[in-house]
Amino acid sequence: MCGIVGIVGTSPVNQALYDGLTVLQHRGQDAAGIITIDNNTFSLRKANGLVKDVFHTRHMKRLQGNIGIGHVRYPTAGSSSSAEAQPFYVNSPFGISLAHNGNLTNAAELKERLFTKARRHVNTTSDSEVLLNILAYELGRSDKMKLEAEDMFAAIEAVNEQCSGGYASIAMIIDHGMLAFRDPHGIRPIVFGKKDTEKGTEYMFASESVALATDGFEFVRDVAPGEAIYVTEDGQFFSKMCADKTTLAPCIFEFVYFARPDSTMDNMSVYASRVNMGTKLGEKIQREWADKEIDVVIPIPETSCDIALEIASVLGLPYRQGFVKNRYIGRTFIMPGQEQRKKSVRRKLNAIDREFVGKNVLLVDDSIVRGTTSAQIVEMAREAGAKNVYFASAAPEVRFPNVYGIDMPSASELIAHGRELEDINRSIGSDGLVYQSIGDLIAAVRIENPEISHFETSVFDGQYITGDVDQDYLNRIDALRNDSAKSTREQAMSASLELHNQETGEGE
Ligand SMILES: O=P(O)(O)OC[C@H]1O[C@H](OP(=O)(O)OP(=O)(O)O)[C@H](O)[C@@H]1O
Ligand SMILES: NC(=O)CC[C@H](N)C(=O)O
Ligand SMILES: [Mg+2]
Repeated sequence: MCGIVGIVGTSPVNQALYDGLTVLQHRGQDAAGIITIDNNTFSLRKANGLVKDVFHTRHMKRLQGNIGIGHVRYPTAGSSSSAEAQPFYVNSPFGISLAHNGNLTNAAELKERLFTKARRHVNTTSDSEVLLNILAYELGRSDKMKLEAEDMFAAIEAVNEQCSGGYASIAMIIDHGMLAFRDPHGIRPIVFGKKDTEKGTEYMFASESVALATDGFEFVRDVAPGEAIYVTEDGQFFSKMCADKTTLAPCIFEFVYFARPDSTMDNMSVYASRVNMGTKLGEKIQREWADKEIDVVIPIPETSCDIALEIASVLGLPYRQGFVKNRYIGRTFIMPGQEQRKKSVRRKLNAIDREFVGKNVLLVDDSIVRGTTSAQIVEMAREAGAKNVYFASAAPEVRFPNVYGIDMPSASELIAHGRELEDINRSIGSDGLVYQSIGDLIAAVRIENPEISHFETSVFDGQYITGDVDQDYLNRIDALRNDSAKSTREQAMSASLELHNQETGEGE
């Protein structure tokens, strides 16, 4: 679930891109990159690491220009090599760079087609570089020296016809401008805003509205599914629907976990949807656990806090922050390997004994995915002296892999896969476990925008909206990307050489 930003400004955009990326850091902690255009030349800095570590003053000084894009990465395809950090760049036609959030489900076929039909070689295993090359190929079909908005939109129509999966993307074309587009199901989020300045109107695109707010841009709206928006270097704005069939089916996991609570996506406040999840789950606990004595409600920081507070209020129980979060440890779920994730839970959360000693505690999390957090937290609650430890998850059982931009490729790594409630309860070691129902989760988010008829909910129900995901595909992805396959590949890669067009290398 990467984070993307793009600004067409009237003055240098480097600092605003940096600031935008820092508030999208929760979407990707592995790599960061910014590319700007000045005097028809790209300047790129990208590397593995957090935003604050990747960009030093010397990089910022060189990222000159009034137009640029940025990316924070959480890999869902390929490897975590810095060669696959984004934005990517191709030199023809014109020079194009691209930042992508999502995951293509047909990247392998597209890569093959690019080679056989267009003699275009993609040197990494990144699906985003494939997306860029498809776009480049389509833009290159015109022999005009200056493309018009219509040419941009024709290229995106062709991209939408060929690409399958989730993609919210921002591209920049030398001597032209910025092109933002969203897949025809609107699986991944992207919004845009504007700012009026003395020199003209500036535009900003971002994965989440919080980035617009941080940079002082007025929120305009979400990019629609299948829509493309083209803003020329001098600030002319064009938009067009570039797909025949579109359905807005945003990923519901954005609301459960990924997005920041202060963001609004597809006219739904993430914060309000989480409060609603708390109301629904609190009511379910009231119905089903009338016989259980609960003394206190304790969230598992950070994402579940708003949900737990509401559950406490529905149940009329005290809410206590019984776990202290180490603010210097990031999100554990998006860390690359299971070993690191496991170690990080203990480093990240620590119990305050007095909130647990002799009490029946209800621990609340937004979701249980691999069970890394819940199993350890239940153990910590017991070590801290809890009498009974009950557990509530604001999302239903996560039973199926995700192929649209969340790195959950392997069903067997999901604690609820093929298991029923009691079995999961035993396995995380709690004295009682309750999950939100899928109906209640959808209702909780939909309250915020009743016009949405569909959400992308594959991790809960195994229904893949793009229609091209069958068991064979899932088996292939599992073999390629399960934790052990990834770690073997990463070890092999650590000793290999990289070939990429990054301008500055290690130690720069
Ligand atoms: O069952 P698991 O595989 O452990 O995944 C689920 C957990 O991971 C996430 O927390 P994370 O630490 O990533 O971030 P947060 O601080 O935003 O809650 C999520 O909020 C759950 O706590
Ligand atoms: N999380 C994402 O959006 C990932 C984007 C892209 N698939 C990558 O792996 O770099
Ligand atoms: Mg969490």
